[in-house]
Amino acid sequence: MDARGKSDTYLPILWKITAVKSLHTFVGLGEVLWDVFPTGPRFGGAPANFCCSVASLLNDQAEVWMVSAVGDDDLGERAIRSLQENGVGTKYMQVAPQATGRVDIELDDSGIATYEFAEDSAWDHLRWNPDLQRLASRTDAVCFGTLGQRNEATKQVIRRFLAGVPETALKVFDINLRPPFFSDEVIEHSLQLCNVLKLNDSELPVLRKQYQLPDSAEQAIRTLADRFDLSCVVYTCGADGAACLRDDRYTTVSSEPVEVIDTVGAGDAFTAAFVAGLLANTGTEALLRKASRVAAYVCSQPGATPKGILL
Ligand SMILES: Nc1ncnc2c1ncn2[C@@H]1O[C@H](COP(=O)(O)OP(=O)(O)O)[C@@H](O)[C@H]1O
Ligand SMILES: O=C(O)C(=O)C[C@H](O)[C@H](O)COP(=O)(O)O
Repeated sequence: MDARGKSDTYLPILWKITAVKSLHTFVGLGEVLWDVFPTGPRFGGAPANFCCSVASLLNDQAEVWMVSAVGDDDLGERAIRSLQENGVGTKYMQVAPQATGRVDIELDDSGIATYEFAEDSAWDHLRWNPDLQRLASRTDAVCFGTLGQRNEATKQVIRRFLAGVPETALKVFDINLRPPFFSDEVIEHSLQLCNVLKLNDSELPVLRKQYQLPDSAEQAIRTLADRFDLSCVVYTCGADGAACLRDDRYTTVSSEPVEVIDTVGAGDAFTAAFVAGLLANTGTEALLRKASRVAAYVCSQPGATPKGILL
């Protein structure tokens, strides 16, 4: 620890992406839910975590909107409040007859989670409307995953939204495989729809099997990028670092050493920082390092959307 104390370890969390010139529009599409830890519920859902982290990092330099649904219940009200407190716009949030989503989380000794999702939740029942078309047409970056597509209604809204974004938009597929809620079809279709892919080291083997990819992670990622015309692939390996294929260059970084409380939301925060940096044209190595610091901070705090990231 240096003379200035431990908190300086996380000074990079103060990082703002100053290169963002105009107000970019970021959208999270899919699940809003409560992560129910043994210690109690915390706000979550991968695209919602993405939104909260982007809003925290970019503050008033971005518009951030969550597109999902909550139930007409207490957890729904609290979810909307959580989004708003994190600086995420809720104008496109819907209310569905089903209960607000939740997932029971168990943590192993390393703070790594296993998930048991409630069936048929409000976020499974998104409905299309003309406001979503207008939002899509001015979106700069949108993040979606596989879980949000487990039910037909929300799957169709996600696909329609992606079809409506500008050519230049970043369509970020954070694959977030949550057994049994994914299929070869959802993976294949999503890979065709996205131009940026985020996956981790337990998800790559699933794609390796589906597409007979080479054993080397770099070669597997290059093969995927070629096959699906991806402009960027982000590959995270927990404590063992992260890599990115961008402009035909494969760059790796190590992870920040950190005392882990739980790793829930670390990947979403990583994706958020990375995508914000991509839109700001930040160089790849700086981008990976900053994303790793943000993700390490999330690991050091309970839950997926800790307050400190707001600094
Ligand atoms: N134990 C850890 N120590 C330090 N950083 C970590 C740790 N676990 C995760 N991270 C950070 O979070 C990022 C995403 O974590 P990872 O587990 O690979 O993805 P996901 O959360 O999507 O499953 C990693 O690349 C790393 O920067
Ligand atoms: O929506 C989901 O898929 C969930 O499991 C809810 C969790 O809040 C995050 O997804 C955690 O995501 P990671 O960043 O991968 O740890």
